[in-house]
Amino acid sequence: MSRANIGIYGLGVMGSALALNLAEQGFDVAVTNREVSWIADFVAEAGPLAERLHPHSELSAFVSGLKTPRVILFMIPSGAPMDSMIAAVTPLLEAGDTIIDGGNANFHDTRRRAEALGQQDLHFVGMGVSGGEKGARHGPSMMVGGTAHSWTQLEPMLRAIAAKYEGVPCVAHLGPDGAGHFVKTVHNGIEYADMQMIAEAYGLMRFGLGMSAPEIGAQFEAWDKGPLRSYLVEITGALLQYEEAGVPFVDHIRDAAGQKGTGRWTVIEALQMGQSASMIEAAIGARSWSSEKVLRERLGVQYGAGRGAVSVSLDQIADALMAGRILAYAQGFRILRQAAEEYNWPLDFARIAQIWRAGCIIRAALLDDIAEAFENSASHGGQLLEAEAIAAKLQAALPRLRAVAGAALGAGHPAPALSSAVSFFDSLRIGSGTANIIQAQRDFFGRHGFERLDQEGKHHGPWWD
Ligand SMILES: NC(=O)C1=CN([C@@H]2O[C@H](COP(=O)(O)OP(=O)(O)OC[C@H]3O[C@@H](n4cnc5c(N)ncnc54)[C@H](OP(=O)(O)O)[C@@H]3O)[C@@H](O)[C@H]2O)C=CC1
Ligand SMILES: O=C(CO)[C@H](O)[C@H](O)COP(=O)(O)O
Repeated sequence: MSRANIGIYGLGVMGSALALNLAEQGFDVAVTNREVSWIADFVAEAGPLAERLHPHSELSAFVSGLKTPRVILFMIPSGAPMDSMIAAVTPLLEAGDTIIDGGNANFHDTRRRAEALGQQDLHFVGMGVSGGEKGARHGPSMMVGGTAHSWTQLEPMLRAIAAKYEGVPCVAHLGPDGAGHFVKTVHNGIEYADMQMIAEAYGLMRFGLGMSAPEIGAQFEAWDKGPLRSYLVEITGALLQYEEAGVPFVDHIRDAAGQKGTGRWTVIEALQMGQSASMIEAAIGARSWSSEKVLRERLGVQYGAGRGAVSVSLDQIADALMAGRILAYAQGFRILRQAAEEYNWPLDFARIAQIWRAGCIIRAALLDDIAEAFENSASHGGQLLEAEAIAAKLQAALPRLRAVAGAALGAGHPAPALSSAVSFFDSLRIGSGTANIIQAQRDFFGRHGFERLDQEGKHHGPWWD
């Protein structure tokens, strides 16, 4: 039997879809899973693709069924399961082999694993995969961090299975060790912010303008044909139009959002690097508060849960979403920029925007402009908000973001992401702000000192004379 090009361990939602995608592209794929009893069913259900799938129930046979140097993709929960699988598989590998973690791993773990395996002449790739099950099956966006050696082996397979944007595969080698997982983490952070803003817009339309769920769905569907075109707007348009027993299906879903950690990591890393991802934090906070449903219900009785009518137009809401989206991307790319410096990663922001244009959850028409802005970054030094075309779009939409966020706050509609977008922008656009007061306070109570505008060096206030 010929040996397989790649092995996939973990035939859950993502692993099985990627295995089928690889098989469809003509690669031989060795497959195995922790629970082995259903591997045979997976292969049997693969139809004509089954001939390219090579099932194994023993880890050692799975490993020896691979061409060398070996490439093994793990699609399992990150954290402890990944560490124990590395421990189990490493003794079976040889110098030059590559282990890939395709899960949503914390990039610190990826750096640690890459370092440890590197000492044994093994290669560890952290690969962010976006697009959910459908993406994995028919074309995901993939963000790869690892050695050049691993990339040489992986590139032909990943280019073949990736989503294509105008014929160009949405996959890139972004840097060493944790670079790919970091970029995926920030991708998810932007995803959180975009989802939250969409939910806030929905809330305003439903409870502030009195529109029905299907009407709002139709509105999102219409917006998906214009500048707001994106996967998240598209699916929101679709899901709002489902009904069950004459009731919008969304009304059957408990309004308590889950989260698995990537959004939170984005914010933690931003803070660690002295940055802030306020819109992403707002989205995480909104999900966390949403999970306190019982408390919310009690407070609703105590304080009232009324949300007033708002007098904003649908066009204003659309522009507010556009401005908010630009600002969420700006925050995401600022974190990437900081991380590139901090970890000495050669992150190519234009390339990142390009590979997010198809296959991934945050794919959006706006990414064309963002990619172009970074391609011509000489004029703005990598600050998205300074790019002319982006600035023009933002300036056009901003008054409406202010109007919508203001109307939401005034009428009691929660809008943490939209309102933090306004504050983020205003904080950055004001050359002379109010941090002099903070500095004076710090010096007053703690003799921390401050810089003066008119003199060099560190100074203290007259309150210490
Ligand atoms: N679903 C999505 O949209 C996306 C998921 N991801 C990431 O991909 C990875 C896989 O996710 P997904 O396919 O959705 O998950 P599933 O729950 O569908 O599958 C999980 C897989 O991991 C295996 N597994 C679980 N625990 C262990 C363990 N301790 N040791 C070995 N194998 C284990 C399971 O084996 P068994 O069958 O025996 O339980 C199964 O094969 C995760 O890291 C996730 O964050 C990334 C992008 C999108
Ligand atoms: O990576 C993904 C999409 O890009 C996964 O779907 C992930 O689970 C989304 O994060 P969360 O579950 O926290 O909403």
